[in-house]
Amino acid sequence: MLDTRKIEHSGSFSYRHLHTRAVTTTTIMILQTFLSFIFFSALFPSVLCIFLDPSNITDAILPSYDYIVVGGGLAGLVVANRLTEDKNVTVLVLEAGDLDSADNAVTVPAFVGHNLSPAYDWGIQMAPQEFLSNRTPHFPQGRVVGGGTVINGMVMTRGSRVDYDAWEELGNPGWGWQGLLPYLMKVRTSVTIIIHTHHLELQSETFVTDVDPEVASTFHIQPNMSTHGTTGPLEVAYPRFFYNQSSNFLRGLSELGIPLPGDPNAGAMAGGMINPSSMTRDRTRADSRTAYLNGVLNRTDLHLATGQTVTRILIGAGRGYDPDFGNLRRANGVEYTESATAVRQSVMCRREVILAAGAILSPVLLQVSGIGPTPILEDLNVDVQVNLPGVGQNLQDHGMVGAFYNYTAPNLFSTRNLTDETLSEAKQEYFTDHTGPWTAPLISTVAFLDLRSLASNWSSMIYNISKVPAEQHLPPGPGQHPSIINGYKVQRRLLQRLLSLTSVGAIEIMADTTGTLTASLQHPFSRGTVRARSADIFAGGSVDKNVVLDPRYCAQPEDCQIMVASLLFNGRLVGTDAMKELLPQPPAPWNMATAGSGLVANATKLLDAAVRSGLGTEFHPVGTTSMMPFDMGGVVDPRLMVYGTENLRVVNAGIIPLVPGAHLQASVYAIAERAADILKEDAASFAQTYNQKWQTKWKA
Ligand SMILES: Cc1cc2nc3c(=O)[nH]c(=O)nc-3n(C[C@H](O)[C@H](O)[C@H](O)COP(=O)(O)OP(=O)(O)OC[C@H]3O[C@@H](n4cnc5c(N)ncnc54)[C@H](O)[C@@H]3O)c2cc1C
Repeated sequence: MLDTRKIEHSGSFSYRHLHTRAVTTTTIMILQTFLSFIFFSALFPSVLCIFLDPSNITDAILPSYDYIVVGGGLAGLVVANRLTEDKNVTVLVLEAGDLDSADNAVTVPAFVGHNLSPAYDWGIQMAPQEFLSNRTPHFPQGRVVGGGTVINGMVMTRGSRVDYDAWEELGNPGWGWQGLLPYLMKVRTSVTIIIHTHHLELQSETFVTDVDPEVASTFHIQPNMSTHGTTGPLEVAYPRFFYNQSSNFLRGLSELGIPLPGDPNAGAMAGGMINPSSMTRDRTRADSRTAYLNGVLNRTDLHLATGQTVTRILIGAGRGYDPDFGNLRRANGVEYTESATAVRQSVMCRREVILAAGAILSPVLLQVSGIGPTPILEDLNVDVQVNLPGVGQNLQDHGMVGAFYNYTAPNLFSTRNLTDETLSEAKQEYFTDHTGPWTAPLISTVAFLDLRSLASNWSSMIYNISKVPAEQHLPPGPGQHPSIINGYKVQRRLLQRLLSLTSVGAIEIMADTTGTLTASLQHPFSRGTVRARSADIFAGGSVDKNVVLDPRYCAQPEDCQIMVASLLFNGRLVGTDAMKELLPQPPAPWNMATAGSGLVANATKLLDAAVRSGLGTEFHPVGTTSMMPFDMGGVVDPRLMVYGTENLRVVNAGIIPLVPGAHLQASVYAIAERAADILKEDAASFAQTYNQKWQTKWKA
């Protein structure tokens, strides 16, 4: 059925791509796709429609699909797109959120971090954080078609080569840097360098439409194109405006001996840099909806049902047998509903269910469906389908603290100046030429600092960790299962090795234009948990109320120590000649780090308190359905199949066994691209085996 409300959204999609841009090849392609979609939809309204009408979902949805994808976020849309490249495959995506409105708050890079719409967020609060004065900070997670990519900060960074090699060492052949690089490249269309010279006055900017070698050299932008793709759906670009503060930041780092590599995304994410962003060549947000959905609206075998929350995976007896798990379980389909009070419906799958509901809600869904640690399943009073101790364990996140150094230099042009006439000019320039300050996301200047650069006692700091038994700082209950401890021991050794390397960031510093230098911990030792509160994920009226999310930041005390070391580094940084040009006037407690060596002892104590009272999420949860061997607490195997099942896979950030020192989206796009290839390969080999079986039978 044709859903006119959704088509209106598609109309705003056309605004987003056509109204605000010069007509480029890409937009012509999109326009053609869009028009053919309208044309076909008009001819065959009940068949050729990708969007299922939420008000008439029972009629719109087919009784069964080859694949059901739970969650139309980053990974879900990539997989759905790639699977339906095969015209013989039907795919249903069930997404709890709606399509985004495509208004400026979503699309314009300068609006990142402003007006984060509650409509696109699950509204999850953390459980009281034991090591952070029992605070319960908010934990934003995308609830919209495109998931986190529609609300994220657009920073596009890959982990270091050794980060991915560590995944391979955790029992996942082929998931190291070499194996993943083709997929990291596959998603990237272009690292576009179209830079204009920057001035303090907006009016005097000079635009160039090609690489400006001088500016590229000032900001150390030298992408290594042998590691970047040029034909994938997702566009990646640099802003077309740089604030002068970026230069101060980079020069300040240089004074302190921090390298400024031309392209940290080529395998060594360490040093100071202008980071590329997930944005189109017209400098609008590039997300998984625009990159992987909008171009395939004419596919008849791809159905997207928005506003539908999956409440359970329907598990039954499988056909296969595994020596470790006995008779395998099978995902027959899923149960879903429009709201807490609406009727629960079900839809069946012929081949596989792909769980792409993100790192927080995927383990919750597994648990309410009977897959997880037996003690939790018994507590929830659900039948145990597969006892998997790792479901909801091994939660890792980059904890983040915003520290403010308050640049007071007169005539400094910052985002604060984007008001009144200047704002109008910036807006007009953006919509006319796709240049100017509105092309600059909140964060485009960052540094990934290795531990050696942060702390002279780096070695004792990380090696002291091995002096206590691994289980001491792991969560109680299911977190103490021998397999979880076993897996953590290996991770801890890997982390110690990673943190001893200068090519790996222990901390990321994100610089804004007004004086905030946000620090976030890149390789935490602490491990948290996530679990369902009740077997009904709508218990209490909404899903967020049924999620017990406990990241346990700083459960391992060294994590907080590294954060404090990074704030002391910030103090040194703002004391460099380059940064002093900005006249930083930090308020307490951030001024403690800059007040001189005599105060360092006290500063450490005060900064530790500041970390504990200010630390929140950098929005990078992973690990809760880890890809690791079963006896190390793993939940999925290297082909992303849930242990003990024959057709249930997890494809999202939750499968990452060890969080890389980088923002996550580049890694998750690569994971999803690779997952799609795995699914296609397995479908082909299944078809071949099936054919062979019947041919043999027939010949016999
Ligand atoms: C505020 C914020 C800022 C970020 N900034 C950056 C950044 O600057 N750079 C970067 O690299 N990364 C960033 N990230 C992280 C990045 O966006 C995520 O890592 C990425 O989106 C994870 O992809 P995913 O597929 O695992 O999950 P998601 O993209 O979150 O997708 C999961 C989808 O599943 C849906 N879903 C969940 N449960 C159900 C259910 N029961 N039924 C139906 N649907 C369901 C959700 O609504 C969602 O759409 C940020 C994330 C956030 C939240």
